[in-house]
Amino acid sequence: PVFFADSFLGDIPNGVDLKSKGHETAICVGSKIYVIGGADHELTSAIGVQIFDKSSREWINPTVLGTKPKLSNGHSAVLLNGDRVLVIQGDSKSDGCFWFLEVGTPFIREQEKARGNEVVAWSKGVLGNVEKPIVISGPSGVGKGTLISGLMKEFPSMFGFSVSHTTRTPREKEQNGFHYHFSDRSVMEREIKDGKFLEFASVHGNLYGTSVEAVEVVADAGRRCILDIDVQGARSVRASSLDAIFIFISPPSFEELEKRLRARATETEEQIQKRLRNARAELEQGKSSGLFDHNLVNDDLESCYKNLKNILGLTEGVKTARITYPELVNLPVEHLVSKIDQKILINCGAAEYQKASDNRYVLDLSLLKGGAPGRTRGLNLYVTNPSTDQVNVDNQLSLPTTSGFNNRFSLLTSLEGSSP
Ligand SMILES: Nc1nc2c(ncn2[C@@H]2O[C@H](COP(=O)(O)OP(=O)(O)O)[C@@H](O)[C@H]2O)c(=O)[nH]1
Ligand SMILES: Nc1ncnc2c1ncn2[C@@H]1O[C@H](COP(=O)(O)OP(=O)(O)O)[C@@H](O)[C@H]1O
Repeated sequence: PVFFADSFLGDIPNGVDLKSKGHETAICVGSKIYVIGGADHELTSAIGVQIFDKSSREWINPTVLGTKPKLSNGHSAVLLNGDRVLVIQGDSKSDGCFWFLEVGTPFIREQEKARGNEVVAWSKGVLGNVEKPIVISGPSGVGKGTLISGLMKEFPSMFGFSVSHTTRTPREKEQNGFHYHFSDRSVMEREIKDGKFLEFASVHGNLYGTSVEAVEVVADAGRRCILDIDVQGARSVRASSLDAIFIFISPPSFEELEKRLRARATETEEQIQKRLRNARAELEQGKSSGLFDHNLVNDDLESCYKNLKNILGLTEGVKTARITYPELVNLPVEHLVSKIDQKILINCGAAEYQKASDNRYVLDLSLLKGGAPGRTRGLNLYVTNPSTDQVNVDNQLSLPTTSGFNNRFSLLTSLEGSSP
C-alpha cells in the first residue's frame, strides 16, 4: 500500500485523522487523489468524494453523478484500469456492498467536457447478469408498440418495458407511469442536467428520454428490458455503457405507413404531417447508419412478429428470462482486499484471529458489463479453498496472508503501474 500522508495539508480531513469525518480511503490516479468516505456534503446519508489535486495542492468538490452508496462503517477501495475504483462496503450483504466510482471512463470525460468541471459517477455493482436490453426504433406508426405489446403479452415474466419520460400530452388511453412518465419540460430539463437520463432527444417537437432508473428497475427485477426510442436515442444508447441489441422496424412502403398512422387516429392532421416528414429522415438513418443489428420490415404483422422472436432466440416453451440468482454472503467490516488482474481476493476476518475456516472470496471482474450512470453488472463472487494458507487466485500467483492490517485505516492502491 502507498500512503499519501505527506500529501495532505494541515487539519484538512483525511484518511489518517479518524476524528474528522469517519471512514475514508484514498486512491491516487495520476496527479489526483480521490478521497472516498465521510458524509456527503448536502446528503449526509451518502458517502462523499473529494479530490486533492497534487499539482495545484487544492481540494476539489466534484459533481457526483449516479446513485450514491449509503454511509457504512467502513469500506475498502481498489483502483481498476486507472479509470474506476471498486469500493467494497463492510458490514453488508453481497447484493449491496459492491460499488464502482468512475473517475476517468469515457462517460466521465464526456460529462466533464459538457459541464466544464470535475465529475465522478457511482454505479452499483450487481452479481450475475441479465440478458441484453432490446432497443426498438422506427418511424411513428410502423408498429413498434404493437410488436412490443405482443412480446409482453406472450412472455409476461420475461420482458419489462422501459417507461420513458416525455413532455408530449397523453393520448386518451395512455396512463402516466405505464405508457410514459408525462413530465413538465422544465422538470425534465433539470433532471437531464442532473445526469438522471441514459439518453434523451427532441422528437416531433417534444422532449423524450430514458431515465437510468427506467432501464435498471426492469433488470433489477430479473427481466429483459425493451426500449422503444427514436434513432437519435438509439445512437446515444449505442455510445453509452448499456450493451443492447438494436432493431429497426421499417414499413413495407411510405403509403402504408401513412395509412396506419391515419387509421390509428391518435394525432391531429398537423401532428401526422410532422411525423410523416420525420419518418423519411428516420428511414434513411435507420438503413444507412450501421447502427442497427437487425432491420425488420413490418408488412404482415404475424410474420414480422415471428421474425422478431427468432432474432431474440425465443423458442416455444421458454417463457422466463435466463438469469441465475447468486447466493448472498455477508461481508464483515474487517476484510482485506488484494487485486490480481481481473480478480479481487477478499479475505474476511481480522488477520490476528485468522483460522483455516475463515472465508475468502474471489470477486471476478472479467465479465463486467455496464457502468455509470446505470449499474455495473456481471460480477461473479465465489469462495476460494479456505483449507490452505496460500491462496491461488488465478493459478499464477500465490498471496501470503497479510497481518495486522485494518482496512478502515488503509489506503489501498492497485498493483497495476508499480515497478517490478
Ligand atoms: N430518444 C427517445 N425517443 C423516444 C423515447 N420514448 C419514445 N421515443 C420515440 O418518440 C417517438 C414518438 O413516440 P410517441 O409520441 O409515443 O408516438 P408513436 O411512436 O407514434 O406511438 C417514437 O419514435 C418513439 O420511439 C425516449 O425515451 N427516448
Ligand atoms: N403489420 C401491420 N399491418 C397493419 N397494421 C399494423 C401493422 N402493425 C401495426 N399496425 C397498426 O398500425 C398502427 C400503428 O402501430 P403502432 O404499434 O401504434 O406504431 P408505433 O408504435 O410504431 O407508432 C396501429 O393502429 C396498429 O394496429
